[in-house]
Amino acid sequence: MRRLDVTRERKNCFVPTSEIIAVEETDLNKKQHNSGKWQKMAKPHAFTVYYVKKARNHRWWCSDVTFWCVDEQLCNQWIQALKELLELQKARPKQLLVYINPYGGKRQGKRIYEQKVAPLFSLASISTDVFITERANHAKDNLFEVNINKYDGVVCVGGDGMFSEVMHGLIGRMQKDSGIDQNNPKAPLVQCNIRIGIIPAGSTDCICYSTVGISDPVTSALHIIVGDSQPLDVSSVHHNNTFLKYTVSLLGYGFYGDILKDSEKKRWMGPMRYDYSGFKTFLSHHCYEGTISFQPAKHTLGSPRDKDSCRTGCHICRQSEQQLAEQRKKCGLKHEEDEEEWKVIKGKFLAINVVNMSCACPRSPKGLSPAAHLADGSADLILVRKCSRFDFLRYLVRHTNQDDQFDFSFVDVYRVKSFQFTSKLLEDNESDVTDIGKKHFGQFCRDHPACCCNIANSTWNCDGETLDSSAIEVRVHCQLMKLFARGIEENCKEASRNQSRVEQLL
Ligand SMILES: CCCCCCCCCCCCC/C=C/[C@@H](O)[C@H](COP(=O)(O)O)NC(=O)CCCCCCCCCCCCCCC
Ligand SMILES: Nc1ncnc2c1ncn2[C@@H]1O[C@H](COP(=O)(O)OP(=O)(O)O)[C@@H](O)[C@H]1O
Ligand SMILES: [Ca+2]
Repeated sequence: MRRLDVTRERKNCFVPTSEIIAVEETDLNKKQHNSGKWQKMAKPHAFTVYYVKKARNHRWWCSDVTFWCVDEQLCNQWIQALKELLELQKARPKQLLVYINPYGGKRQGKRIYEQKVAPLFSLASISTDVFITERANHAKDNLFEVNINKYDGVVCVGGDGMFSEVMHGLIGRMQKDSGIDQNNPKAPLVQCNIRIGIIPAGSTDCICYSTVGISDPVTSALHIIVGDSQPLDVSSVHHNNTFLKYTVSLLGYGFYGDILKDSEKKRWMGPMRYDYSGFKTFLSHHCYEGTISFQPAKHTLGSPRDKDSCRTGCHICRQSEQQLAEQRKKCGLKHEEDEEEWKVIKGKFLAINVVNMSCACPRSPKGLSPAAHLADGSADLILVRKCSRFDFLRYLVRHTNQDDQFDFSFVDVYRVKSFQFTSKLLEDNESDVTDIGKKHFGQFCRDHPACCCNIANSTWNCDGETLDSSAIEVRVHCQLMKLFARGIEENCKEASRNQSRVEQLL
């Protein structure tokens, strides 16, 4: 950490209170005061302000500046005044419940938490109850038992799968406590006000990356400490009036479902398993036939082809928040009966992706749908129809560069508020065909009659967990939960440049 000797270098440091992490009396035995006039001073006093320093690419780190003073009383007054200012930051958590998955990603969760995160929480006077999981669903089950009201937030250390577990625990607990039946796909779910913080230690970490702009444990810990809040849409997935799962990032059938299914057998490979299974799945080039029905999201202003992405303070998400508040005033918790039209598409698909957020991650910095919004009450439905391997590769490569991945004749994208899918196999067996799917027939697959469609079903990849049901019903719940994040900040480079300029000028 850098020490800024303010007076000696005739520099001041400008730090907004909201970005101060802690203020502490400086231990002069540890700090050297061998500079300038402080050296001559018999008994100097000092206090240190720890604050958020914004670096490039949305990275935050903890910096500090020490203020030296001749007068002990004056020094204490400063410490007192600054601590009082920090007390006014009411959104900051004081007590957190932490779940660590020791086996996520490269199996570094415990080390990451102990070495990088715990010291920051302790510096910020945050008390924690830490729980290291011993099996899958341990955290979820535990969340149904703990005295949740004791905590200002829940932190999960792991990947998207671990986040999903904690989210299921919290949302499930909330519905149970309010007597809401999760099996009813039309049930209006109760919002979850306890924020979740994600310390990335998984394989993809897409939820963290898409909501913070980087997968970095220190940056995420600092967003938790300053008490950031980012609402998040959550989609519920049902089959035949049975609740299956919630999803916030990717719900994918075909390509991403097959990758996940194959990669589960290769967990020992760590995050590399996705590249291995990705390559294998790419070569197998399976497509799947089925019927998709969806209700377009007419309430939101944006479109998936927008050039602008969702950023901190996004006006489109704010507008959805206002609509949600008005709707609540009008109907209470009751859902507005929605008779809006359903669109139906039948075809053969290499991938069917429903994404609630951009799904940006280190592998694909702009994600599967770069203009998707975190909290607008809609999801983007991406349909990749049967095409050649070469075309599919061209499509995949565009996830890694600046070119438009929707600008292909075999790719369609829609912004939706609900969605249903039934595989051809299931339709043929005449079980569980969605009535809507039966009634309307919109577009048909444009591919050639000679077909190499896989006769078996694919699996759904639901935030990194497999779902075996090939007939599902999905509904977006606007801003059902909140994260300790603020979305991706605009002009991040500019912000950090300005901050250091201020430091130099004053
Ligand atoms: C030619 C290179 C193409 C690269 C294409 C990269 C697209 C990446 C999009 C990633 C979207 C991720 C959505 C998030 C999913 C996660 O929720 C979920 C769970 O995460 P967790 O393990 O942390 O718990 N992760 C996943 O399902 C993993 C998705 C796998 C993405 C890797 C895809 C690699 C594809 C490689 C194709 C290679 C073709 C090469 C041909 C010569
Ligand atoms: N102690 C544990 N042992 C085995 N599995 C666990 C444990 N704790 C959590 N899990 C499960 O591991 C899965 C993957 O975890 P995650 O942290 O997302 O890692 P990754 O990103 O590598 O997939 C999650 O579905 C979670 O339920
Ligand atoms: Ca959304």
